[in-house]
Amino acid sequence: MTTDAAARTERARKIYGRGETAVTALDDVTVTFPSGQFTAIMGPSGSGKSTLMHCAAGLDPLTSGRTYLGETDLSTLSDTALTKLRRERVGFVFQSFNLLPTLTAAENITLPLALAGITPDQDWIDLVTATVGLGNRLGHRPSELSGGQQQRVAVARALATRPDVIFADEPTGNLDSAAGAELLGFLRHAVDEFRQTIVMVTHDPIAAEYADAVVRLADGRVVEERATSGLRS
Ligand SMILES: Nc1ncnc2c1ncn2[C@@H]1O[C@H](COP(=O)(O)OP(=O)(O)OP(=O)(O)O)[C@@H](O)[C@H]1O
Repeated sequence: MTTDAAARTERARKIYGRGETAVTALDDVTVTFPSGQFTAIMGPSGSGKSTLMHCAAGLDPLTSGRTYLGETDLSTLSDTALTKLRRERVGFVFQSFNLLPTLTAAENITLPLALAGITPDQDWIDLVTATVGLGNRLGHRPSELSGGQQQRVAVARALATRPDVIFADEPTGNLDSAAGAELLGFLRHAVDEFRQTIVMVTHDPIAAEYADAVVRLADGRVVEERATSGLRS
């Protein structure tokens, strides 16, 4: 396992608003997300988890400090370059699945490649699709799939471009515990078998046990960083 940083922040500060209503969502956060590892970000509501994820993924700029994807300092990039970087080098999984309703599961999986103008590596697409176990559901639209199946499509979609990092925001938040455990098993598998780097925001201590490390935030600061068991199902 390499320990290069797939992504990292340096003294990251994020302030929303100004004056008396200003909120410091990130307060001097320096954290590393090692390559090929599964990191969980935990902490109470309002502690800055989503803000950290959004800033590290290049969705939202910092007020001060730096955030890097590999060697790329995101603060130096234009909006166009950031969009390109997100399409080519970052994968996303959201709590609410965010699949396109008019596309089939298979079309949703290859959409990021189409958007990035990348020719699909069919062997890779077949492998990630087989891994998430959708079988004959691939020709179905999201409304014809269970929540667990939809989120598995979202994971396959995130893996399609072989991104440097997948950021997952409460990916099991809308799933029952069985579907949630299955999904976490897939994320774990992607790290173990494909050396995928994953950063997952979660409230759930059981979900965090699937990760290799936990970064805990409180009031916009890192209050704990610890290794976990990396639970394998
Ligand atoms: N767009 C925004 N404008 C103003 N304040 C914001 C904005 N986004 C977040 N905040 C504030 O920043 C702080 C951190 O929010 P954030 O969403 O990052 O926390 P979180 O730990 O992800 O919370 P939750 O677990 O409830 O999703 C909170 O006080 C929140 O109210």
